[in-house]
Amino acid sequence: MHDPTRTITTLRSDAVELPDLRILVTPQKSPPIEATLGVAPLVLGTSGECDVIIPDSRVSRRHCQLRFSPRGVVLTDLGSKNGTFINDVLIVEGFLTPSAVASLGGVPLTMRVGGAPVVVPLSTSASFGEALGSSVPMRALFARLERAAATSETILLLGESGTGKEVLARAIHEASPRSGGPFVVFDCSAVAPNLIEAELFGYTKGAFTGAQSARAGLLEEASGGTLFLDEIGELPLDLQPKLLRALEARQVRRIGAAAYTSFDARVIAATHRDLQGRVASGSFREDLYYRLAVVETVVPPLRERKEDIPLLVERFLAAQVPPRSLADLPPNALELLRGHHWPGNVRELRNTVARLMLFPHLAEEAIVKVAPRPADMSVGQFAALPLREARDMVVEQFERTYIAMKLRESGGNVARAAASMGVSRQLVHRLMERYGIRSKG
Ligand SMILES: Nc1ncnc2c1ncn2[C@@H]1O[C@H](COP(=O)(O)OP(=O)(O)OP(=O)(O)O)[C@@H](O)[C@H]1O
Repeated sequence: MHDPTRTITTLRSDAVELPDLRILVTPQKSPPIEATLGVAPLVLGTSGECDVIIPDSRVSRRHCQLRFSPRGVVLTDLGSKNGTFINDVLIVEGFLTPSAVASLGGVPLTMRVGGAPVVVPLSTSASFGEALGSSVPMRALFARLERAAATSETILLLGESGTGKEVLARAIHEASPRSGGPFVVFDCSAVAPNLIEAELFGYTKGAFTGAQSARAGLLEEASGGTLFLDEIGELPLDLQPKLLRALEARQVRRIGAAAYTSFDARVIAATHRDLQGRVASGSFREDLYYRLAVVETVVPPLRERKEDIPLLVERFLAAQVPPRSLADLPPNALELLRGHHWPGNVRELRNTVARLMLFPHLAEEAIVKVAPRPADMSVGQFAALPLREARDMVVEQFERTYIAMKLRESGGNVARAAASMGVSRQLVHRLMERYGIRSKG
């Protein structure tokens, strides 16, 4: 018999048992909101990015977070304006029980334990391919992807930029029966919209000006292997039915061709966008969404799995030249790293670790404040970094300056700047977001 008041989780090496926990939030002027707490934490607030969106002016944008812990359900205030309370006591963090009433700045939140506990399988490993993660949400994700890898099903990876979607897509490919075939990456936001069709579907000789010889598209090129379609949310609306048709019939028609050609690629798609929101607003086709989301997984942001930080930092330190270890970090560095919000997720962590090694005396600046820029560094100074990190730093610096310059040239008009760079507007927006550049237009 399960105890309906029990909110603790039972962790085994290959599974976690979670109580079936329902949350009820009652805003003043809109209907009550119900949500289920699963293996990933729930962020509650008014912002559209929250897991539970509460339309009530007393609630902050990101008000609080609820998560399971082995000892019970933890409610954490996220720096809200009007405070988070458990039984009228203002809290920063506390355990919430089914008999307690929480309040989000005056909006009541209660919790109820439903039916039988839910068993979520966990990977017994803290890695999946190159992807590392010892936290429960990551091990649950690895278990799901390990199972999905064995099939040829389409997989949709959702998650913020830098959470590791591409690393995971590669890991799925490596763990699949297709690992001997090619792994082809296509970023739908990196190519001007009018060129995407030719890239994906190919063309015949003379199909358009400049098509001097026939070329297979990426769907054909990835045959026997995997095609990773990054930023699928940016796929132009007019190409969406074509991709759907190709995925369903397993055939493509090259631009200019009369006949269809068969292909055998597994597709993994990813986006940092709210794809269901795009379906609701009509900018993404529902039928394509369901075709892609046969297996849908959300890669949690790093701030929701800070227990992974030491493992990741250790890996990034070991990749330095010469290899470093946690002992080489400045004394308070791990603590500072754990305290950071990580809007750029694991990518930001990797780059921060590289900066820490270059500027160890500036730990605080490297992590919390604006990081030192390698603008005036000579190539020799980069010798302390592995190629990938050194290259990323230079590219980052270049992209920042280049985009700012292009936006200045276009008077802040993103569409015009994108056209002059030969990339999509979405890519420019994404890079502006990544580097915190604002358009004045
Ligand atoms: N779980 C992980 N383990 C180890 N390294 C990781 C992990 N997740 C991300 N990384 C590192 O962060 C970098 C960025 O990850 P990746 O490109 O896969 O993110 P993404 O979610 O595809 O980002 P974007 O949406 O911006 O394309 C990787 O090159 C890798 O070094």
